[in-house]
Amino acid sequence: MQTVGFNSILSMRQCILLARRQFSATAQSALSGSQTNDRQLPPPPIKSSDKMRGWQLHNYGDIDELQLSDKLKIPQIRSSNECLVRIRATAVNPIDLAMLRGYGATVLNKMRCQPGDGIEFPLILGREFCGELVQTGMGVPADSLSLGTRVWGVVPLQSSTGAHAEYVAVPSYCLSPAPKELDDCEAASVLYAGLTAWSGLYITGGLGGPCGAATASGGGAHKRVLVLGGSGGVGTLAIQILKSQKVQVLATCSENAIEMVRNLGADFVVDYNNREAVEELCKYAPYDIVLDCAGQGGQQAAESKFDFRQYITFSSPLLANIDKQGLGLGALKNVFDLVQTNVKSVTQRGGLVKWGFFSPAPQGIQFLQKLVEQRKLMPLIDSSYGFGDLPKAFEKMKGGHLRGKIVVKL
Ligand SMILES: NC(=O)C1=CN([C@@H]2O[C@H](COP(=O)(O)OP(=O)(O)OC[C@H]3O[C@@H](n4cnc5c(N)ncnc54)[C@H](OP(=O)(O)O)[C@@H]3O)[C@@H](O)[C@H]2O)C=CC1
Repeated sequence: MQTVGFNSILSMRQCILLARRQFSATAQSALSGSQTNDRQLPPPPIKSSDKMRGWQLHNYGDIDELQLSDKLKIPQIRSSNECLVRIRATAVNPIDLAMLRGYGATVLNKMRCQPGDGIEFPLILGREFCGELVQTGMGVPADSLSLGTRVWGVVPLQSSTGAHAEYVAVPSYCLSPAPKELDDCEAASVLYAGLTAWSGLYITGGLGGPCGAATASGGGAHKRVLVLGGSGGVGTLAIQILKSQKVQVLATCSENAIEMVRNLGADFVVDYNNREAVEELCKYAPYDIVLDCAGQGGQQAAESKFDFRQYITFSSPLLANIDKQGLGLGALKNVFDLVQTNVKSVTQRGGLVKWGFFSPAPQGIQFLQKLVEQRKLMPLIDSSYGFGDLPKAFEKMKGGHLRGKIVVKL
C-alpha cells in the first residue's frame, strides 16, 4: 500500500488549514466582527407583505429556464416544527441540474402536492444553505435554536421551495447551529454531499453497526473502503469521514486530481483512466465497501475487476424508472433492476449491490458537525458565484470534472 509521504502531506495540509483559519478569523473580525458569532441580535420580524429574491423554474428544461424574480412570497412556516432561515450562502449539486431537467418529477410531485391540487410549478431548487434563523414554529425549542442563530441545513427533496432564494422554510430536524470553524460558503457546502456520504456508509452500508446508523458515533475502524470518484463533492467528504474513523481508504479519480485526493487522506489513489493502475486495486480486494461517487451505477458492479462485500452506488435508476414508466411499472422495473444487478454481482464479484441516498438525518448532521469542530472534515470548494450568477454555477456543474463543491453567495 502506497502510504509513503502521507503523514508529511497531511501535516502540510494541516498547516495550510491553520494559517487559512487564522487569516480568515482576523479578516472577519476586522471587517464585520459578526460572521462567526453563533447568535446575533434577533432579526426584525418578517411582514406578510415582504418579498424576496429567488430563482424560479416554471418549466423543466435547460439552464435558461431559471428565472430571477425579486417579488417572490417569502415561504411561510406551515407547522409547529418548522423554521424560516434568511440564506447567506447556498450550493449547486448534481441533483439541482437533474431536477431542472425534470428528474424525479413523478415521485416528488406526488409527495409535494396535496390530494386534488396538481400545481407543480413554480419550483425553487437548492438543497443546502447556511444562514440566519429568523422565525421558528411554536414547537421548536428556543434554547437550542433561538432567533438570530447562524445555522446550516438541508432542504428535503420534496420541498418545492429550495435554497436558491433569500429565504427557506425547513423542518427543524434539517438544521442546526453552523460550526464556527467554517465561513458561510464552506458551511453551505457540507451537508447535502456529507449526509449522502454518511447515509451511504452508515445507513445503507452499516459500516458502524446499528449504532453507526442510529447515532452520531460513526465507526468502521480497520475496514477497507474503495471510493470511486474521490475528487467530487460526495467523494471528497466521504474520504475525510472514513479517515476520521480510521478506515483504510483507496480512491479513484482523474490523473490531475490524484495529489488533491491524497492530501485529503486517501491511502492509495489511482487514475481511473489508467488500466494498469486500476488492476492494482485487485491486490487490496475484497473491499468491505465500494462507494460509487462517480455516477457509475449498479450495473458496473459486476464488471469491476475486484471483489467486494458491498457495492453502494448513489446513482440508482429508482426515480428515473418511475419517470419513464409511471409509478406501477416503474416500481416493478426497480425491483427487477435490483435483483438482476445483485444476481450478477453476487455470482461474479461475491458481494451485494445497494442503492445509497441522501438522508436528512439529525444524527448525520451531528456526526458531520463533530468532525468539523474536531477539524477532521473540511469542505473543498471548486468554485463560487454571486447570487445573480446562479445560471453560471449551473453551467459549471453541467461541465462536470468538479473538484469539490460549487457555492453561491447571497
Ligand atoms: N442518490 C442520492 O441521494 C445522491 C446521489 N448523488 C450522485 O452521486 C454522484 C456524486 O455526486 P457529487 O460528488 O456531488 O458529483 P460531482 O460531479 O461533484 O463529482 C463527481 C466526480 O467524479 C469524477 N469522476 C467522473 N467519472 C469518474 C470515474 N469513472 N471514476 C472516478 N471518478 C470519476 C469527476 O471528476 P472527473 O470527471 O474530472 O474525473 C468528479 O470529480 C453523482 O452521480 C450524483 O448524482 C449525489 C448526492 C445524492
